[in-house]
Amino acid sequence: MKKQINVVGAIIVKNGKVLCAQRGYDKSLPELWEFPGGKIEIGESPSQALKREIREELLLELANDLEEFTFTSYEYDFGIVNLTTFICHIQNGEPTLTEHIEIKWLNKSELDQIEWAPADIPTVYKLKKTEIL
Ligand SMILES: Nc1nc2c([nH]c(=O)n2[C@H]2C[C@H](O)[C@@H](COP(=O)(O)OP(=O)(O)OP(=O)(O)O)O2)c(=O)[nH]1
Repeated sequence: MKKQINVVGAIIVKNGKVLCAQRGYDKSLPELWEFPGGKIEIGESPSQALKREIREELLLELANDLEEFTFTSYEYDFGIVNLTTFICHIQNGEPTLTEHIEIKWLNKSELDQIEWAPADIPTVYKLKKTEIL
């Protein structure tokens, strides 16, 4: 049985663009692009986990209006990632890199310009069709 990894990802929206983040060189899925976030810890709700991760990774405070957008499961060689994404907005701060290589703000038509983590492909597809962007 493969390890189940429960992950939350933030689709941070501002001015019709989404914040996309490039994973580090020394991480799993190195250099691929993702929705920033990470693993849910024991005792945390998904939204608590997401707010903590975004505070730690990007030094940003998310507003409380998190809205679930997608749930997907993807089997990697290292385990099964169960990824829940949320549409989010920034309450406070400017994105600051602490572990990602780079961030980009992309609009719908630009989302295909970067190489996404495989688990994110269905969410990117749905984003391209959504009215919220
Ligand atoms: N945060 C995030 N993780 C994603 C996305 N898509 C995707 O496959 N993942 C994977 C990458 C990781 O294996 C896992 C998230 O864990 P993490 O971000 O806390 O992991 P990590 O890089 O700190 O540590 P590690 O996996 O290298 O041990 O989910 C995504 O959009 N956002």
